[in-house]
This record gives sequence, structure tokens and C-alpha cells, in this order.
Amino acid sequence: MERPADPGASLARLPGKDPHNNPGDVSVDFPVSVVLPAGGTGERTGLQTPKQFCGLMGRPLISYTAQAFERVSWIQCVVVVVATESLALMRDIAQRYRHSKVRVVPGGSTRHRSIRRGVQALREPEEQVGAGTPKVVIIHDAVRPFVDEDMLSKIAMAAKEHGAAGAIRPLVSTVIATTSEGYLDHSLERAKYRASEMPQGFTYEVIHQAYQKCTDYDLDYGTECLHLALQYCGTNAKLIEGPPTLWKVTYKRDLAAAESIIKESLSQSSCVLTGDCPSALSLAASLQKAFTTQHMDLDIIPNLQGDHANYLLKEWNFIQISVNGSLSEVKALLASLQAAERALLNPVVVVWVHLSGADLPSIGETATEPAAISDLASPRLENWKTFCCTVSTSGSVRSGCEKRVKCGVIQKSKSLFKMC
Ligand SMILES: Nc1ccn([C@@H]2O[C@H](COP(=O)(O)OP(=O)(O)OP(=O)(O)O)[C@@H](O)[C@H]2O)c(=O)n1
Ligand SMILES: O=P(O)(O)OC[C@@H](O)[C@@H](O)[C@@H](O)CO
Repeated sequence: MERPADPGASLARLPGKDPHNNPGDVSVDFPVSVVLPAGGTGERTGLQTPKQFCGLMGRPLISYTAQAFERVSWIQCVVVVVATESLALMRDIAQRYRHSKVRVVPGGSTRHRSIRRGVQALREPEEQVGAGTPKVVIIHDAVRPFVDEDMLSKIAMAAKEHGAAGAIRPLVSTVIATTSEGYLDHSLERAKYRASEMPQGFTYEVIHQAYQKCTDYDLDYGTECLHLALQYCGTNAKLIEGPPTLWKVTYKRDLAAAESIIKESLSQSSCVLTGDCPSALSLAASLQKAFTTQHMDLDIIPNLQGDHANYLLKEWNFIQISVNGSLSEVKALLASLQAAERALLNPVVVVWVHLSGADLPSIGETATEPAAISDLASPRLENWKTFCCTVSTSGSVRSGCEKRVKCGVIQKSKSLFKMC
């Protein structure tokens, strides 16, 4: 009896959150488009709002999934298939969150019918983004928000090579067959089976042909695109084991779980801006040591100029260390955040630490009360929180004005400051 497959890595990090992830490693050099079936009603959540439109930290679930594809440079178009009554809502979400690759089309009465509509849309001229029909189509449930570029490139490459590819995960429960009277008929040897997950990939020809040839029964009762490729195109999908993050939001509790994962991930990474002050660098180094013991990423950079500007594009938080309350650096940071619309997708936390003490060289403006930052935390920057504290050279920490803490990083930073 084979051992069941081992579970994968921790759930605690959003895909694409690896601060040192090198998207340039992928080698997808052919056109790939995506179909996101999002036309369901989410009955099993028991909620009025279809789960794909339920908010997670103030943003609809489907926007996190769309963003996971938006950030992948080799994906040319994302067709989102929604119920007719949700067309305007989805178009508004795409516009509000700058999902520029998204095209919205009406779905069908079942998941397969919606996916088929999405695949057909890829041929329609107005759906083309870039050159013509894609070589590969990735199909991914819109309610699976945690998918990363590494898995997408594996699926796309395998689909191009084999005609079809699909993500799988180890089974957690054993699968049993029942008799019509509701008794156990037999159980399957779990180690020989896997759960079929998403994303899945197909050459356009395969998935197009599969949906052309399949029956109404397939369309109304089927749940597996890989089966259609095998049944109607003779194409055996290549199966690729994915990380545990590929799970699907199905029940109401899954929405809470997804929001908790997102929140946890957003508080995992910060960068400290120190200018060129030795005292600031020294405090930053202590912080970095403390963050490491809490398994959090903390990068130290002087400012957001030049190559460091790409920190504005990551879903990170920011700790600005200034000396003697100089507001100029934190003002520049907040202006950069606003220009980059960094708070559009996720709450951004700015922690302003200013060193005070006679022995520190005063730079520029006179010492400023921490409350001064509250003037800077203007409503013009929605969805961001500021916190500031004063670290005197004696090492004690006096907390300053704390505005509506939203992410865990402030609590952690505050406790970390006390540790330094
Ligand atoms: N007619 C349908 C039904 C489902 N889906 C989509 O297929 C994905 C996976 O389906 P599922 O989790 O079953 O979603 P729902 O059908 O909405 O859930 P339920 O069965 O609880 O109603 C979801 O993104 C869902 O929106 C779709 O595009 N069109
Ligand atoms: O059956 P549901 O509509 O809940 O979800 C669809 C899933 O079956 C599907 O996403 C994977 O099993 C892969 O095909």
C-alpha cells in the first residue's frame, strides 16, 4: 500500500509575495489567455451575494484572483464569465482595481456552459488582446484566489507540450463507493487517487474541440474539463501536483479563511527606509534581526529612488525611520505611495519612527510632535494606516498617534520596537 502523498508548504503566504521572486525565471514564450468561470451563485455559502463578489478586507474575492493573473506578464487576456445580472458589477470591479487584462462575458446555467462561453469568447475580435487566438488557454475557478506564477507557468508549459494539464493535490479523505441503499459498496485505495484542482491548461484546439463535441449531459452534469479533453480529443492531461494554496472557496467559512490568509500575508513583509543616517541604519538592523525571529521579511533601503522604486509595486508595508522628527522623508514616502496607487489593492501600513535625542544630528525641520503625521494621513490616501512612535536614544519607546490599525504589522512592529 503506497503512502499518501505529503502535504505541501505553509498556507501563510500569498502567491507572488516572495520578495525575492524572480518572474524572469519563467519561460512561457507563446500566447496564453485565461478563462475564469465566475457565473455561479455560491449556494453552499448560504449567502445572498455570490461568493466571488464577497469582500475580503474590503475588496471582492474575484479581484484577488484577477490580480493573480494581471501580475503575470505573459498572460495576454483574462476572460471572466459571469451571470448576466453581474456583468455591470464585474466590469466595475475590473475598472476600479485596474484589472486591464479582464474582459467580461455572460455565462451559462452550469460551470461547463460558462467555461465553454469563455473559450468561445477568445475567438471574438473584441476579446483579443495582443495577436489572435491563444496557443494555450488556462481555466481557473474565480473562487481560487491563491495561485502563483510558478504554478501557472508549469501548467501552461505542460499544456503546450501535452495538449492538456491539470493541478492535483493529495486526497485528505478516502473515497468510497456507495450502494443505492446507502451502504458501503467499496473503498478506493487513496494513494492511487488525487484531487483534481485548478488551474488547468489546454491548447486552444483541444479545449475548443472538446466543447464542440461534448454532450448536453456533459455540460449539465460534468465537473471535469480534463475528462472532456480525454473523452473527445483523446488527450491525456499531464498532472502536476500544486501547493495547498490551490483550494477553492466553497463554504462561508472559506471566505473567513481566505481573508485571514490575505491579512497574515500582508503583515509578513515590510521595508525600512533609513535615509543615510547611521543611527537609523543601526535601529533598522535591530528591527531586521527581530523581524527574522518572527519569520517576517524586512528589507532595509535608503529610499525609494532608482532600483528601490520597485518596492512600491510589492504588497509590502513601510517603516520610515527619521531623525529628530524630520517630516520630509515620511512626506516623500506618502507622496510616492499615492502616486503608485499602492493602497488601491491592499491596505498599506506606514510606520513612522523618529529618533529623538540631543546627541543626534538635527536635519532640517525642528523636532515635530508625532501627531504631526496625522495631518499627513489625509483621506486622499484611502485604505492606508499610519502609526508613529518616538525612539529616544535612551532606547525607550513612546507610542505616538495610532490611526485605525488595520494590519497586523503595526502590532508586530510596536512589540518589535520595544524589543530593540
Ligand atoms: N453556472 C456556473 C456555475 C459555477 N461557475 C463558477 O465555477 C466556479 C467553481 O464552481 P463552484 O465552486 O461550484 O461555484 P458555485 O456554483 O457558485 O457554488 P455552489 O455550487 O455552492 O452554488 C466558481 O467560480 C463559479 O462561479 C460558473 O462560472 N458558472
Ligand atoms: O464542483 P464544483 O462546481 O464545486 O467545483 C468545480 C470543481 O469540481 C473543479 O474546479 C475541480 O474539481 C477541477 O475540475
